[in-house]
Amino acid sequence: MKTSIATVSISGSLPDKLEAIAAAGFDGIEIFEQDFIAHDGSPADVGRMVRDIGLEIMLFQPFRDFEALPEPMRVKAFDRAELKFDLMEELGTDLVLVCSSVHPKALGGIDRAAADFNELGERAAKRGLRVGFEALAWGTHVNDHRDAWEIVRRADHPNVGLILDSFHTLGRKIDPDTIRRIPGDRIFFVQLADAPLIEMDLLYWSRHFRNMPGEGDLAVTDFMRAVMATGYTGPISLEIFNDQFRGGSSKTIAKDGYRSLVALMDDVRAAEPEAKIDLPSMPSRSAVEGVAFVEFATRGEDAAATEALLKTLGFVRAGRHISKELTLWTQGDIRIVLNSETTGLASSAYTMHGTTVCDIGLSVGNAKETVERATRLGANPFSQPLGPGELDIPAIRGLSGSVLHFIDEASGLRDVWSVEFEPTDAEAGGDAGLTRIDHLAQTMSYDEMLSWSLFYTALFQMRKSPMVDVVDPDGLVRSQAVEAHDGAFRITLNGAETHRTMAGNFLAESFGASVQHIALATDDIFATAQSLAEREFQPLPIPPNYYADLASRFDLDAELLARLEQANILYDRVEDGEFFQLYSRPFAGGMFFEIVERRGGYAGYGAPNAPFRIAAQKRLMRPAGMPKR
Ligand SMILES: O=C(O)c1ccc(O)c(O)c1
Ligand SMILES: [Mg+2]
Repeated sequence: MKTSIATVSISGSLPDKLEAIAAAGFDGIEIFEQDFIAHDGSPADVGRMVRDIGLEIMLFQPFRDFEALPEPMRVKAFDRAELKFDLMEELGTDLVLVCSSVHPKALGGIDRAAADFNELGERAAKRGLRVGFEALAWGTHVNDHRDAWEIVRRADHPNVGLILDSFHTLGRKIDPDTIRRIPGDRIFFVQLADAPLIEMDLLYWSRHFRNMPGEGDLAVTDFMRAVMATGYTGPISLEIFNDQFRGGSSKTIAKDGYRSLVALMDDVRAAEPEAKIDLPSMPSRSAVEGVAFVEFATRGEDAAATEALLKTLGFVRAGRHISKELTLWTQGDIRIVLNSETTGLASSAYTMHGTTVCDIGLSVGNAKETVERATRLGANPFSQPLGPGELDIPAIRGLSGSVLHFIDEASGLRDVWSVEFEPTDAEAGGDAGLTRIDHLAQTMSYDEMLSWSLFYTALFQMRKSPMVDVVDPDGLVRSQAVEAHDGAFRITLNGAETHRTMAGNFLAESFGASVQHIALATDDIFATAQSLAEREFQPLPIPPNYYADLASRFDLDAELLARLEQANILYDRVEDGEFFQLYSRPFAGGMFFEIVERRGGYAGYGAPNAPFRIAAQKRLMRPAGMPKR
């Protein structure tokens, strides 16, 4: 299986693009004419540069407005084609993509177009070149791969084949299974792109909003299953026109592309076992069974403040590490590790971000296989020197310098708490009813959200929920949840566009830390609130206006409303499901804890409450932390 990516998908100059594409692991490229024209070097130089970096030019594109033109335009179109054939010979590529005409004078007519392609095929054959025809979703007469295939079939020339592009098929809601009728050897090239489902003009959608397979909402896996069922053995290529990617990091985008392509083809192989897919086998996605621990890097006075906060939340110090400056704090199934080491990962995380979550432990079925899959998908394994008596726990680097450790039953890693930690005499007094980690919220710049959601959905059995807009008084924050199917592991990704939002300010103040808040579950929020009050927990104050509005939005009885207000608890309801949220005050540059109770299958995150919660947090942070406009 040869992998490829169109140069248009990546930012930078042509050499920058090639370097990022080669480093990510692709075999070749589709060279976009624009990228070539903008480059200062001859076609032969470009061909050499591509080959020297270890890539192959698999396609030259696009050649526009060719088929079914009236004379004298028709003759001119053939002349144009001959010039591009010269260029292809110099570049060293044998395949050109002809996209269906958008020319207002194009006459249409399947046989007219077929005759043009037959002649183009003859001319190409004389030079050992090939021509592929792609139906653009907005082509004047040809805008459906079924019509493009009929033209290729009637052109009846061995040097003329079909090019499929998932966007054009799926964007027009054409059933991808219609591809199964096409002989695989007549398909010369396959382009893949996903896209978010947004109602808009097809051309605009295609040129600005495409994204990597798995990052959007189109049925790219079904499309590719159909392609592979035909016996197609040619290159599989990403062609992504995306405004963010054009301005993004070339290395990250190329890596994401490779990750998405390999994960997709692995899914296709599992779903279409008869298809021949030449891709080394890899472990399937791990099911994350829960958060095994969250580790904070913190030191000195910061550590004391964090400990004090944990105590007000009902945590107790349950263990001390046998050889390192680590303490374990527990409540219910929640484990929080405070790491005050002055070397290693936690130390550098603290130096960079201040008190921060430096490591997340996830419970999985098989930790080794989880790391193996991640590595195959381009993640970097992580390890640091082990002290005496320490277990070697498999880990990878997440994005933005974070680390994920994987803990499983089979390898005995779940015993790490008794092996590496000595019990301390936990202070008596019972807990506050917090049972488990409901979700972790990671903050990033908006441009990084697709990367992160792809990271989680490609590595783990997780699905993404629709993006929601969260209104901060100083700007918009986009929020998207990525969840294990049974809700055992939930992450919310929050993308900030400006540093003036609560999320953006956290990013700026912490130099890009990622976990901004941790939501802890309780089965009885009122009992927990009471218990926290006894521990002098300081809740985030919620103003009376919020409760007055609540009374008008939901039919709540007066006593419940009063209890909510008295305890500063936020409320949401969807059908029969109810959600209760209680927040801590911000600490350490904008992190915070949330306490939640879900009733009746409520599956969301209280998005309607977010604007009021954020405004309340910002009131507490000004003027010390937050910039005023
Ligand atoms: O937007 C375009 O014009 C365009 C060009 C070439 C392609 O392969 C394509 O899918 C779209
Ligand atoms: Mg295309």
